[in-house]
Amino acid sequence: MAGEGRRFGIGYALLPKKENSFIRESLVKLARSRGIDLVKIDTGRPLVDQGPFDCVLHKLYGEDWRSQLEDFRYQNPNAVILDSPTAIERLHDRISMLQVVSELKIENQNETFGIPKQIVIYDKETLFDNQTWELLKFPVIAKPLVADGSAKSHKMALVFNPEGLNKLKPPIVLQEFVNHGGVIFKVYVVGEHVKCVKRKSLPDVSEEKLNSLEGSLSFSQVSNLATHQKSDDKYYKMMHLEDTELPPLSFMTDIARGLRRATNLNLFNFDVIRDTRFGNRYLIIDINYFPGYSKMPGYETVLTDFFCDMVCRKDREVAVEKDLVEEFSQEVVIAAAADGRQALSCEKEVRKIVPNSCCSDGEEMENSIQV
Ligand SMILES: O=P(O)(O)O[C@@H]1[C@@H](OP(=O)(O)O)[C@H](OP(=O)(O)O)[C@H](O)[C@H](OP(=O)(O)O)[C@H]1OP(=O)(O)O
Ligand SMILES: Nc1ncnc2c1ncn2[C@@H]1O[C@H](COP(=O)(O)OP(=O)(O)O)[C@@H](O)[C@H]1O
Ligand SMILES: [Mg+2]
Ligand SMILES: [Mg+2]
Repeated sequence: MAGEGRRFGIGYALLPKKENSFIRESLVKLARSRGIDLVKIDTGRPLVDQGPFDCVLHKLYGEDWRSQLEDFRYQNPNAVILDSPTAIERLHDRISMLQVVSELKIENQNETFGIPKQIVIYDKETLFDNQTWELLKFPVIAKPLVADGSAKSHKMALVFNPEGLNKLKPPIVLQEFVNHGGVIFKVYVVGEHVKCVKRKSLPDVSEEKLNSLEGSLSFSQVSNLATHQKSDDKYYKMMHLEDTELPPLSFMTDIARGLRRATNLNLFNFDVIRDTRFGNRYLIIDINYFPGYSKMPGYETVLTDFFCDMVCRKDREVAVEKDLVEEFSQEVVIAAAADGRQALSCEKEVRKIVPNSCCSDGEEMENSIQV
C-alpha cells in the first residue's frame, strides 16, 4: 500500500503512442492495488483545473505545456512533477546531452567510460573544412543536433568517406563511429532502479570495407527494429546476441546513479557500446527521456514501486514539515505571548522560516494563544 488508507492520484500526459505502450491494464491494476490511481490528463483543458494530483507524469514538450506545469506547480507546491521540463530539455540537444557524462566521477579499476569523439557542425563550410577532419576520421555517424523525439531527430547517416558528406544537412553532430560488435546495451533507469538489456546495433565496419563502400548509409532507430526484421537478416543471425556478455551491472549502476544526480532526472535510459579496440572501455552515445519502459521485463512492478516511493516520500516530507510548523508556531506563539506581540504576526514569522508550509490559519493561531 502506498500509504495507510490514503489513495494517491498520478496524472499522466503522454502522446498517444506512448500512452498505448506504457499505460497498460497490467500497470494500472497493479498501481491501483497499491493505492495509486493513474488518471489521464486532458491536454485540451487547463492542468490546474484537473486532479487533484499528487504527481504528474509527462512526456510532452512546448511552451504551452511548460507554462501549464509551472502554473500547476505554483498552485500545488507539494505535488511531484516527473520530471522537471528544464532537466528534460538538456537531453534535447545531442551536445548538452552527453556533456553531463564528463561531469561524472566514478572510481573503477577494471573498466573505463566516456563518449566518442564528436563535433557540432552548424554549416556546410565547416563540414568540408580540413580542420574538422584533423579531429575526426572516417567512418563517422552524422546525427541531427536536435533530439526532440521527432522522426527527423532520429534520422542518421553512417558516412564512410568525403563523398558521403554532400547529403548531410547541418546542424548536425559528427561522431566517430566506434566498432562495438553490433550489440548495444540499453540501461533503463527508474529512480534508484537500474536494468541493462542488449539490443542489436550497426555492424562493425572494417578498414578494407571502408574503401569499397559508397559515400554514406542512412538509417533510423536501428535498435528498435521489429524482431522479424532482425531475425531475417543474415548478419544478425550469425551474430548471436545471446553470446554477448553484458557490462558489469555495478559499473552501469554507478554510471546510472551519477547521471541521475547530474541531470536531476528519474526516468531515462542511456545507450552504451563497448569499444572492441579495448574490450573494457564503454562509450555512452545517447540518453533518452522516459524511454520505452514496457520493453523492460517486469516494468509494472518497477514503475509501481517507484511511484509509491515518490508519492509516499513527498507525503512524509509534507507531514514532517507540518509537524515542524506546528511545533515551531507553538514555540513562537508562546514566546510572542510572553513578549506581548500579536498572534497573527507570529504566523508570518512561521511562513518566513518554513516556506511552502501548510501553516495553521489565523483562527487556529488565536486558539493556540488562548491555550
Ligand atoms: O516507443 P519506444 O518503446 O520504442 O521507446 C523509444 C525509445 O526506445 P528504447 O526504449 O530506448 O528502445 C527510444 O530510444 P532510442 O532513441 O531508440 O535509443 C527513444 O527514447 C524514444 O523516444 P524519443 O523518440 O527519443 O522521444 C522512445 O519512443 P517514445 O515511446 O517515447 O515515443
Ligand atoms: N558513435 C557510434 N558508434 C557506433 N554506433 C553508433 C554510434 N552512435 C550511434 N550508433 C548506432 O546508431 C544508433 C542510433 O544512434 P543514437 O545516438 O542512439 O540515436 P537515437 O536517439 O535515434 O537512438 C545506436 O543505437 C547505435 O546502433
Ligand atoms: Mg538511441
Ligand atoms: Mg535517443
